[in-house]
Amino acid sequence: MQVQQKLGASRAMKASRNVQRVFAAHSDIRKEAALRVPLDKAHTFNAKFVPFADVQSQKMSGETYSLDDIVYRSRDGGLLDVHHDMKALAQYGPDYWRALFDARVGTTAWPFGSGVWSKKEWVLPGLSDDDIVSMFEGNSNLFWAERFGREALGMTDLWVKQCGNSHTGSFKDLGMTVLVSQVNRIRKLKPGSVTAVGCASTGDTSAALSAYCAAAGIPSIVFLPADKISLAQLVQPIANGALVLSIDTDFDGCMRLIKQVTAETPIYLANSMNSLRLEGQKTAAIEILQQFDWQVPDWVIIPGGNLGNIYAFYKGFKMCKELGLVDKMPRLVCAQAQNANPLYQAFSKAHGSNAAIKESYEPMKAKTTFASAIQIGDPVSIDRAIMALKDTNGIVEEASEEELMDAAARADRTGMFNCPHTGVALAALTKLRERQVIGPNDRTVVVSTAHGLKFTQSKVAYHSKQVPGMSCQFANPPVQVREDLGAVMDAIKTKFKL
Ligand SMILES: Cc1ncc(COP(=O)(O)O)c(C=O)c1O
Ligand SMILES: N[C@@H](CCOP(=O)(O)O)C(=O)O
Repeated sequence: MQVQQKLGASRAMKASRNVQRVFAAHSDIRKEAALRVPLDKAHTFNAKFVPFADVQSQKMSGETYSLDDIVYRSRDGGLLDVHHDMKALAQYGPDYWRALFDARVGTTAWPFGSGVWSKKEWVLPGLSDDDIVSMFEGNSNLFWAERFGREALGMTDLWVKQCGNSHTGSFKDLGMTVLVSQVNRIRKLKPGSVTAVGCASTGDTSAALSAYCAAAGIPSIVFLPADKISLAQLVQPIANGALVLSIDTDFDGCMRLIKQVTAETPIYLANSMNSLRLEGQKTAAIEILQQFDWQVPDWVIIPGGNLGNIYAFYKGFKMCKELGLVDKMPRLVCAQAQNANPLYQAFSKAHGSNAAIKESYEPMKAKTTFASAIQIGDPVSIDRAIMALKDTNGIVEEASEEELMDAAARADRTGMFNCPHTGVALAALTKLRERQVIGPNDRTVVVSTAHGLKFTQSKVAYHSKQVPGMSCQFANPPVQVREDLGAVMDAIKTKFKL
């Protein structure tokens, strides 16, 4: 007990010293770096685009682009990545970064009150605070799924990262604040270079893009697969004043079109193929570590569609490890809907050999799923996802329509009100628990990617037992009663066996 008190006191003193240093440095962290390191050796924080292939091979080819350039692909057609000067960031020790990030949580100081911009030096260090377009996104709660964990899965340490509790109702806000802020800067630096910002979307990217563009006064265009997104998603870009094109195709068709349009016009691409988005999304991983007092969970389960987000989480965890804030990585699980499972199929065919996943991968025609935001058959970030899985000893799991709807409904009964994509992740977790891959006391985080209120149509169908071929075992249909005390009492007595 005494040892614990001493440890606690010394930790508190250290934290308070760090926080004082943090606030002293708040005004200009670069100047402080120059004071600590001889000027000829000092690195300044900076980030640039490099080919993703360079990151994969850990060999820098020298091909780089400024973040002010309008470029989405490397010379050989591969993906790009935002590369940070890690030496510059490492001039500060882990204690410094932990204390800085902790000190900024919940402040109103612009822009650090945002969960994304509270990590600005690790996101877009060169951006002026005046160019930032933020709704103070991030800082989402980590929900202790105590009852669901205990009753449904026999688990003691299950958490849900509520990324859907956000301005537009999904994790996309985290990436969009970064992308739209950078566009804001480019439009000032190079007038006429970006007329509008566009995306293909299954409903969440379009909601976030249109909201951030509306806040900044930048025109936006969204390509949506006709009749494949929820009403709550569709109404957002309409209300935000975007040009909404409802196209008679699926998401993959919309993605092909937006790539062509953005290659030929001054319309800037806002999908996660543009690696700027992932810089914002990675902060959710850093936040999880922060919320666990910089302890690393054993597992993090992420619903996967276009597969940018699993790489973003990987990147956030990896940066924390490389800069010494934590000493290990969690194992990542990508959860896909069975009807849109190209990564799962490749992973299964590879029989546990990470090296063979890419060779086994084939794009597919995604079928309709209640997890409509991940109805994607040809994910842009397949290579990024494979790297994240390989480097974390990761797993891919799938969920059928019945499994995902049942998992979501069962979790709702414990107060979650989650979306079908979170249902996919919960169903994947259920299977991994049944197979004892995840242990009863493993600290596990399920990433909830959207707000349940965006998906009321499918919830209503489930609870009304109107889903053909599904038993809807957790349905709770409303009971119709006459305006009559006897009828009301009968309904209550039946329910509670009075
Ligand atoms: C609600 C929701 N969950 C999960 C995903 C999957 O994210 P990613 O495309 O980055 O794999 C998306 C978008 O694709 C989404 O909108
Ligand atoms: N679920 C996404 C699909 C597009 O993903 P992105 O991350 O590449 O923009 C959506 O909501 O549109």
